[in-house]
Amino acid sequence: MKTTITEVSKFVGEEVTIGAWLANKRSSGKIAFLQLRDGTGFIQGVVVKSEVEEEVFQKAKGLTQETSIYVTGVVQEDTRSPFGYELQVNSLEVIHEAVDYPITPKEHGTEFLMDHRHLWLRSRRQHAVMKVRNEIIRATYEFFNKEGFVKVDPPILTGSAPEGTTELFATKYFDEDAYLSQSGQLYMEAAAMALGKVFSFGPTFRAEKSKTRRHLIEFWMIEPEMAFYEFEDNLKVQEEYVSFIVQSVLSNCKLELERLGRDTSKLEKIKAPFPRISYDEAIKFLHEKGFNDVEWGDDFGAPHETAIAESYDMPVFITHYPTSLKPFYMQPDPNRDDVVLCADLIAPEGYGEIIGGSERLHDHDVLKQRIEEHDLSPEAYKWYLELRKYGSVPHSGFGLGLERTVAWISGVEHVRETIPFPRLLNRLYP
Ligand SMILES: NC(=O)C[C@H]([NH3+])C(=O)NS(=O)(=O)OC[C@H]1O[C@@H](n2cnc3c(N)ncnc32)[C@H](O)[C@@H]1O
Ligand SMILES: [Mg+2]
Repeated sequence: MKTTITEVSKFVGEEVTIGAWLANKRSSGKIAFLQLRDGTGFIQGVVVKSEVEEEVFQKAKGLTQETSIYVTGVVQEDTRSPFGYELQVNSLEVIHEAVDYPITPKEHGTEFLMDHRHLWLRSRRQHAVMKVRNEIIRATYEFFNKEGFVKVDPPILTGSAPEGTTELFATKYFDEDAYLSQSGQLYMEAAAMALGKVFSFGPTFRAEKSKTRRHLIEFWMIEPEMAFYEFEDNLKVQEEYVSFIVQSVLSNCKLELERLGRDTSKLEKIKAPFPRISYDEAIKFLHEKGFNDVEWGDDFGAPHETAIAESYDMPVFITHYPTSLKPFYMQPDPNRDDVVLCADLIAPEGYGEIIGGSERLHDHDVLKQRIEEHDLSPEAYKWYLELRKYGSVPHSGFGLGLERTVAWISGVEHVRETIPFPRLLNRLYP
């Protein structure tokens, strides 16, 4: 019976065959322990010299790391392993021998591992992070389908720069200039006027010369947009969504979170509603904490966000930033024109901003004025302005950065471990 590692629980006491790779091995004169992986999971194969043909035992002892094999054996329960099962091996067939696999079981430097990302992905830790990423994506679709949102796919090749013109990846579109999408937001606003509640999930690109544990050049973003939703409605969707994905990972990725050594008690308390602090209150808080390097009108750096988040064991919204700090499309506070109806969601444990969102400007003339103030091309934004000419409505939305969210929930330090092939400053390989 051919099966996979995650399916063995159905075959306890039966003989099965699994296609696998040898992740690691230890052996003595009488027994060999094979750490096997097949992409679905990891299992120990035990080869007892006295119970197999001599040729099988010698073959097992001679296996090299990452050699691919078909291994046949009887599934047994194993309470000592977190997985709960092991394979009493009866025979094995080598498919392809791996010679001098570079990522040996010892410690390796980050640059070495990054240069071998196409192989590093095979390790238990990277496997666990990718499974958490997958669960967040799965739960995202579950949440937004459950809430009546429609999946809409904005273009990657665009003529606009919603997040400003300093971090654009320019490309040629035949004889026109185009940019890789920084954010699908503007198109999602058009989609929301057609479909009400929409969400996108796709890659976005920022030519940002930031070399930090939170910044990627190419990252994936979930961008919901909702017609008739105002500022507070928007925050409610965000806190419900983030709570949902955290609880989904806790329920469906227990083994992976254990492999990552994640303290899940910090995740169990993540439930809506989340605390809110205004930018004004945040500035006052930081001054009281002795941060004299930030004044009203300044943006917050990672240390500021971390200091603010440390007062909470939940994600915290920082709201009503100064208009001067934020992109052209944000709705001003009706009571103050020097701040806008926006919020950044800051994750606990120093993971920083995972969401940026706002209510959008829905007055045509004010938006037109903002586009001019930001020196943006009226032609490139003509279509975006037209959304305010024909039945404009209050509307809001946000962008959740997938990799930063995966880093926070899985507890890994750097976003480079949260995307299969990270694009960083000075890294386009592999
Ligand atoms: N539809 C919207 O309203 C989204 C809005 N146009 C937008 O792009 N906001 S954002 O620039 O704060 O980016 C949103 C999130 O996207 C993530 N982000 C933003 N930039 C990065 C980089 N460079 N690397 C990794 N992750 C990044 C981070 O979690 C941010 O909070
Ligand atoms: Mg932001």
